[in-house]
Amino acid sequence: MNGCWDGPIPEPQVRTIEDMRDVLADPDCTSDQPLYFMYRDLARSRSDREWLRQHHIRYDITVIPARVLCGEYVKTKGHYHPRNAAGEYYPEVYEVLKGRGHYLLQTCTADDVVMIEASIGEKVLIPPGYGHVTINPGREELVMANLVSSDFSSDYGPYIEKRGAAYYEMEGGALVKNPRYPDAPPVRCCDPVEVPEIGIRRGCGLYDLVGQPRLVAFLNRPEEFMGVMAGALRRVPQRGRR
Ligand SMILES: O=P(O)(O)OC[C@H]1O[C@H](O)[C@H](O)[C@@H](O)[C@@H]1O
Repeated sequence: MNGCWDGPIPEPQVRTIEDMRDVLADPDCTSDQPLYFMYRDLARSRSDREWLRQHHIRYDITVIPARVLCGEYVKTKGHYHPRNAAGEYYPEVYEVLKGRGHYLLQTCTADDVVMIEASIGEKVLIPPGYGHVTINPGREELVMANLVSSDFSSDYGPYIEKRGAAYYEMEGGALVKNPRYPDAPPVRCCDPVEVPEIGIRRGCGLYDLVGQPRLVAFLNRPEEFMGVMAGALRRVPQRGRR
């Protein structure tokens, strides 16, 4: 968290290898170290907390130390979001605060599997209907923030049933297909894209959206922003690419 957050720091929720066993490439892997730390529901001030509460939004930071677990890069457990009252799936947005992350997204039928690499300052939109896993493929700790609706609980069931996402990322970067998804297509690589209409742009941190109801409305009313979010999963030609 050092240098990534200057507000009050609550006790984190911690994921251990026991919490993750069901989704690992090697479910027999052992580790006595915590795998990642989730600092949920952060606010810099009392008034920010009240604003976030009133707008049904959570700002979290997750810290994922670099680790390789029996050949597989350390990652989050993976989950889907449910639909809201209007029938649209809740989206989410991430920002890399330190290190480098691989965001592995997939539809619930896994007929589209997308990998987005993001570095410090870049943001990744998880569009409605995509489940997601974050992988730390580096040698450095990954610290990322997210903004998400506080009105739902994540659904881990499909990832647990299929023992993880459609692909496992192994040390060195090889993507190994999970045999429980025989029909999944090859991974499609996309870039972090800017979506200024919903505050996703360079130079604007996610926390800067606190106090800007228009820019965060998509988190609870995604049905009004489907057109805006439609271009989020694509390859950016030429210069924007690393
Ligand atoms: O819930 P997991 O799959 O373990 O993933 C970890 C992250 O997921 C969500 O996006 C939460 O909003 C974060 O607070 C959490 O750190």
